[in-house]
Amino acid sequence: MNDDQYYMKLALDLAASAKGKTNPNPVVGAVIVKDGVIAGTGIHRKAGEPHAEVHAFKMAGEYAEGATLYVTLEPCSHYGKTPPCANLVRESGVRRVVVATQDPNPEVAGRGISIIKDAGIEVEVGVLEKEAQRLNERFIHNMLTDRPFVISKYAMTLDGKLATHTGHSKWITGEGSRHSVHLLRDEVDAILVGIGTVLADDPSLTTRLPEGGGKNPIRIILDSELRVPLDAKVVQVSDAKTLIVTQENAPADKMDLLREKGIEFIFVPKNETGLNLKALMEELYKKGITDVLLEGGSEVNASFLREGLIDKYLIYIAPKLLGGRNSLTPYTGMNVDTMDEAMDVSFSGVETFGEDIRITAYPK
Ligand SMILES: Nc1nc(O)c(N)c(N[C@@H]2O[C@H](COP(=O)(O)O)[C@@H](O)[C@H]2O)n1
Ligand SMILES: [Zn+2]
Repeated sequence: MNDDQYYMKLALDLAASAKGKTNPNPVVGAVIVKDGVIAGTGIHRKAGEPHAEVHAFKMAGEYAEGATLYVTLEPCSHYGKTPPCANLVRESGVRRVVVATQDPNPEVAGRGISIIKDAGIEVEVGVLEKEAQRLNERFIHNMLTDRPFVISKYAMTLDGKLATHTGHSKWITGEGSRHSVHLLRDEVDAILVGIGTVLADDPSLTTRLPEGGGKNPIRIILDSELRVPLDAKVVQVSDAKTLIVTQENAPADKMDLLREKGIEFIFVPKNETGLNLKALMEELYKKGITDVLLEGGSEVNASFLREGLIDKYLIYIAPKLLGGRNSLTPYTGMNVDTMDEAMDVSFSGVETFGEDIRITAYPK
């Protein structure tokens, strides 16, 4: 790793600390280095607040003269909620600017880099570009598609089961559950479930985040026939904004009762496969929702998959074997008819072979 990569990695790590906090803006980190010494650092903390570069220059003061600026996203060139950073960079006295990746925002899109280059400052673009684009995959997707970034998340047992034959699931335990139910949600604007999850009274829909942190994302419920019970927990517990997606002709009196509970509605047309999800995504983006975590089990995931609307998969594999009707439990070859309880195993390693992964596990 050369010096440029070293300082850009630091800027990326700084940027990542604000993941989920800057929506709809990107996460951005900036590091100013003078004579091999870090003179200033900065991150973008929240939309509407100063950009990462502003904080870094404030910290560096006169040490910016003749220094190098490392920034994970092209300095902006437009007046959004804050003035253009490219002008600040131009006047800062820095000798060199290293940018991880260009800003796809049509308001910027290379203009920030041109302003800096036209001032005679040396600019290098593309250091750790892939890492920077992965870090801002949600923002880049928004800029390129005007739609929310959709994350499909599901949990399964080692033998690929999502639930017992009675439909009981909840296989992720411990750290996996904490990450999947709390920490992931802390980074997204909204979670989306089908009405089935609400009817199953899934407690995780009204789970408050662990003490000391995080946000309860907006709860989006697909409910084309407006079957949601008035006494459902998601209606009664208002620790998060709840949006119900249904059809325009849903029963007005029931909607009024739900509105009294703070429920908001989004109306989308229904086609042969169900609610028009593409239309829904466009509506959600107009409401400022920049990413959505699908928490609605296989039904919801399958419907988004069919529409080609999933942008990322997060698959949690629990160290359990479920077996199930006429399935083989891999490690014994035993033919298992049905099983209500999962058998515990312990993972001993995950390796990749080209495109394939291999998990090694042992019965406990
Ligand atoms: N280079 C850079 N550093 C930051 O810290 C940023 N937040 C951005 N964001 C870019 O500017 C747009 C937002 O501008 P305002 O915060 O509204 O002024 C955002 O869409 C990005 O293009 N860039
Ligand atoms: Zn800026």
